[in-house]
Amino acid sequence: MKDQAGTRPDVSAELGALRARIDSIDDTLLALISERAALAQQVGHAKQGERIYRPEREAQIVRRLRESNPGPLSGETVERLIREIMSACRAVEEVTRVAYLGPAGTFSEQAVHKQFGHEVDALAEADIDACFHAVETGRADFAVVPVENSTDGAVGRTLDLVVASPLSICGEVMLPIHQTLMRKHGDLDGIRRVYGHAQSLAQCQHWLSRHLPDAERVSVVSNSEGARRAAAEPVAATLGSEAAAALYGLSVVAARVEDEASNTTRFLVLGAHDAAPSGRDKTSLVMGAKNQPGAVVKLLQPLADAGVSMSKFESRPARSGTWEYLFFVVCEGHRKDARLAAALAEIDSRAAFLKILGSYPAASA
Ligand SMILES: O=C(O)C(=O)C[C@]1(C(=O)O)C=C[C@@H](O)C=C1
Repeated sequence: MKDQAGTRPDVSAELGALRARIDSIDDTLLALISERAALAQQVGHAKQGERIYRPEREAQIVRRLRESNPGPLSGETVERLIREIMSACRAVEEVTRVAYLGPAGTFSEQAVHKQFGHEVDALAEADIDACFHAVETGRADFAVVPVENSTDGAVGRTLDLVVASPLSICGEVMLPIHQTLMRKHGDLDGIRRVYGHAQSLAQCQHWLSRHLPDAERVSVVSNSEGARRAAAEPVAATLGSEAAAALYGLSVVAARVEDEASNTTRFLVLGAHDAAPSGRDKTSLVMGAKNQPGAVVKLLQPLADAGVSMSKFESRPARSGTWEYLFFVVCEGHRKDARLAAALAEIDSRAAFLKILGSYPAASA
């Protein structure tokens, strides 16, 4: 015999018992989360006007819980949950305002929520320059901007701005990027135009050549702008995040159309200060070499001598118009670590120009 919901009585008794235990756990969870929020509020008062957002403390909490995670939830899920709880606790202290490359529905917006959770004022800006400007003028507390993609390389505008800006890097966010092809109605048939941000188009070029060889590719300022246009043009489709499909009333034609399955974008979090040491940090710097043979090697030698690993080395024109270059380096460690501090002092004495862009917690793998 089955009950009204079509469940056998013994199954429904077992379900009822399990759900009663889940209810009781939810009560305990809510009581504990409320207690945690009240403690965060006290921490906020104890800080007496000091900065509320502490990226190093949040990174330590995330790492500790990922390490002690008993399962069955994945490490990523545990991180997402605890970051959301910290977001809510932080908001009882003060709501954090975060500028990002808008409009809504961009991967940058996803990066904001991955780092800061959803209890933030996420401010959509027109371009990367405006994100920097928002923090520099005090309209936002932080900016989240893309700096490099694993398929398509560096975001030059971010690198240029970070050299001149008084802001410091206080965090990094690694976001797996899955591109979705979407349009108003229909499948691949009849698509004559594909919109997308230049980076998105570049990340999907082989897929597009294979599946839509005759469609025109049109680069737009953001994937959300592409979604807005595709919503109005029956023969057009756009690349972008799956979130944009729901936001702009489009249907998904094909998911995960990026050429590299591990396609990831690294974002920087910029604020008025960098972060205190968290135990597993990175330091970003930019330097200019004197125009002499072997100058770049001499600049990097102190890092090698100190046994400091470098995770990134990127050169970029110094924009002086004279074939001079700036070298961007990301190395392991915090600028306050004795070994790295000594190496940086040595580089400073050798370089034509050195700027430490900030030390910050390394993102989880
Ligand atoms: O420990 C602090 O300084 C807090 O404000 C608490 C807390 C948290 O929820 O754990 C919240 C915000 C900070 O960014 C770091 C941690």
